[in-house]
Amino acid sequence: MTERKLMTLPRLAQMHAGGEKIAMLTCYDAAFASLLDEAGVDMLLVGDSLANVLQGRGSTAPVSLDDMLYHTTCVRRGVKYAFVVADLPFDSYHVSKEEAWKSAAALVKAGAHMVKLEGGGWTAETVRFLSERGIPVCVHLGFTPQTVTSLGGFKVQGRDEVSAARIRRESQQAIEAGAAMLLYEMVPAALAADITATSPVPVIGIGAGVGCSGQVLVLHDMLNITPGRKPRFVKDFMAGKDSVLAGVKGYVDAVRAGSFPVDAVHGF
Ligand SMILES: Nc1nc(=O)c2c([nH]1)NC[C@@H]1CN(c3ccc(C(=O)N[C@@H](CCC(=O)O)C(=O)O)cc3)CN21
Ligand SMILES: CC(C)C(=O)C(=O)O
Ligand SMILES: [Mg+2]
Repeated sequence: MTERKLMTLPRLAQMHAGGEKIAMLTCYDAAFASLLDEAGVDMLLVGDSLANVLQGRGSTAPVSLDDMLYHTTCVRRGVKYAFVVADLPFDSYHVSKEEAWKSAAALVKAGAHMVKLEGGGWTAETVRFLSERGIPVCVHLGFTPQTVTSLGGFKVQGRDEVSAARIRRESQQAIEAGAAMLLYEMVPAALAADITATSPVPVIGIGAGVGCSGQVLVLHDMLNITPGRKPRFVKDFMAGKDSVLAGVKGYVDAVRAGSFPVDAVHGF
């Protein structure tokens, strides 16, 4: 048994290049951070989905930078090995690249190893500004929950040729600007697999098929404690398990084995 080391960007890039799947889950506090770390989750996302699962809201837009800082601090205290990514919330990176730097640097000071922002095209300049100054950035493309209203609802992105070409173009722009990671939400599996195959950086998917470099789910969804109807890409990993640790380990094993997601069941 080799000693487990702190997860790093080069290691994540190596996993992507070697076809070793990356397991990621959202996390918002120290107790779960420690449990997910023990279960072998490679990356924890302090997601602005805390709006939905912690705050009982219907949208991620009202989440504040202070909310994100508080939860990032809590998560980082519970982590020994995992790579911590924090979402830049709505209205914390839009007005200028300088504003984005201030928000991102605050998240780094709170313990984030990387920040994630939503959208392509206009964000490239911001991605370059942060990356060149030493903050690793993940670019979230496809369905972007912060701008659900502009997208006309909770919809798959990249279905038609024009929309697919846009995702390809915006991925390329993000990579050229220095993005260290991409995340696709609700993108057709074939499109995500095709881009991932030639991407120089890892591509994490949620509702984007098994062909991505890795997977992420909202923790409360995979533990089946989110009330109401769940998105198609969710699977209940507590089914048949008698502990949270066993459920999370089941997720890690399934992602690593490529047995989750099943495109015909969880994909678009
Ligand atoms: N609990 C939770 N889970 C999430 O995955 C999640 C959040 N919250 N909050 C932020 C965003 C919002 N997300 C969502 C929310 C709803 C759908 C949804 O209703 N999807 C439907 C329709 C898709 C379609 O066919 O166009 C689905 O069946 O998946 C998808 C993603 C993903 N993120
Ligand atoms: C759904 C994932 C990718 C996310 O951004 C979040 O949890 O906030
Ligand atoms: Mg988010």
